[in-house]
Amino acid sequence: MKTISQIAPLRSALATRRKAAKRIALVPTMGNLHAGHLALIELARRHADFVVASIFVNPLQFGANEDLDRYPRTLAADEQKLQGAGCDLLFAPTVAEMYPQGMQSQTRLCVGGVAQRLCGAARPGHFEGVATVVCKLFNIVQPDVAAFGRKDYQQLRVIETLVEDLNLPLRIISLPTVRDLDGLALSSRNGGLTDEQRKTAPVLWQSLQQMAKAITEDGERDYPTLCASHKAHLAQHGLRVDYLEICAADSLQAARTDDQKLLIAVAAFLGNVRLIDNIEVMLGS
Ligand SMILES: Nc1ncnc2c1ncn2[C@@H]1O[C@H](COP(=O)(O)OP(=O)(O)OP(=O)(O)O)[C@@H](O)[C@H]1O
Ligand SMILES: CC(C)(CO)[C@@H](O)C(=O)[O-]
Ligand code: BAL
Repeated sequence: MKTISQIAPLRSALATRRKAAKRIALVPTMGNLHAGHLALIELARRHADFVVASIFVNPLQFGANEDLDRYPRTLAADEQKLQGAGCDLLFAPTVAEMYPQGMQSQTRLCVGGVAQRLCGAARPGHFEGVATVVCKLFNIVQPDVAAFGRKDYQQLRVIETLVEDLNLPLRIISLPTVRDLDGLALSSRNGGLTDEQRKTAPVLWQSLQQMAKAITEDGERDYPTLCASHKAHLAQHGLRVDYLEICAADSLQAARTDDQKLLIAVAAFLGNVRLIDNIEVMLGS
């Protein structure tokens, strides 16, 4: 597997593949790869002949007091893992290559609706940064298909919306959340947890499962009260909850009691590590 850090040689390498009528898949990441990322590479392989991964810690999607500086950067180990997973090419640009005009004077993409609540409200500017960099990556790589994880469910909806609204000629595919044995969603940020915090963290997934069960099996429809009681439960375990909400899974607006396709989404801090997770709930037949 080759690593390319500049846009011009990447475009030439991909033009050759495209001439040979190869279907190209893109798997965008921020690196520090784990089994969730590698499962995305495998998914991409099933939908394309040539798989490109990208590793870029995008400053535009981080807020001023967030973890941009301490975000783990492990390029050599990531290259080994990608090679082992059958990735064909890695694009790992510098910030200067992606933003030659600097961070202030860039065109930004603003996605409405699905980007407004949850992480959009908790991290102002975050999805503008995600949408902008993902659109740039799509324009640079011009993939036929791009793969994203459902752990970042709202991000997936933002990207699906952007592709539809801007008529981008590619298909978005997605992967269910890959979890550790105790249920914790794999995430690069898990590495920042202390041993004690790591033992506590699965309570997030346990709460989500209990809430889903209350809705599907016990017929609970008082969503605000259900959220409030689980927020209190998480707080008792020392988590600082950013949000815990039940939404309509497509629009990501607050769920009404007659909505059939729901998403329960949570973001919470354990120490200075912010974890997110979600569960999809289908009601009716
Ligand atoms: N556990 C997981 N299961 C499935 N997909 C995942 C998982 N973790 C990350 N992904 C997906 O991998 C892609 C790249 O994500 P990213 O590099 O930010 O990894 P991450 O582990 O989510 O890190 P972070 O701690 O920043 O959330 C995204 O599409 C994301 O949804
Ligand atoms: C999609 C992405 C690579 C854009 O920077 C990032 O938000 C991520 O890793 O989920
Ligand atoms: N995986 C989501 C990217 C972020 O938290 O910035």
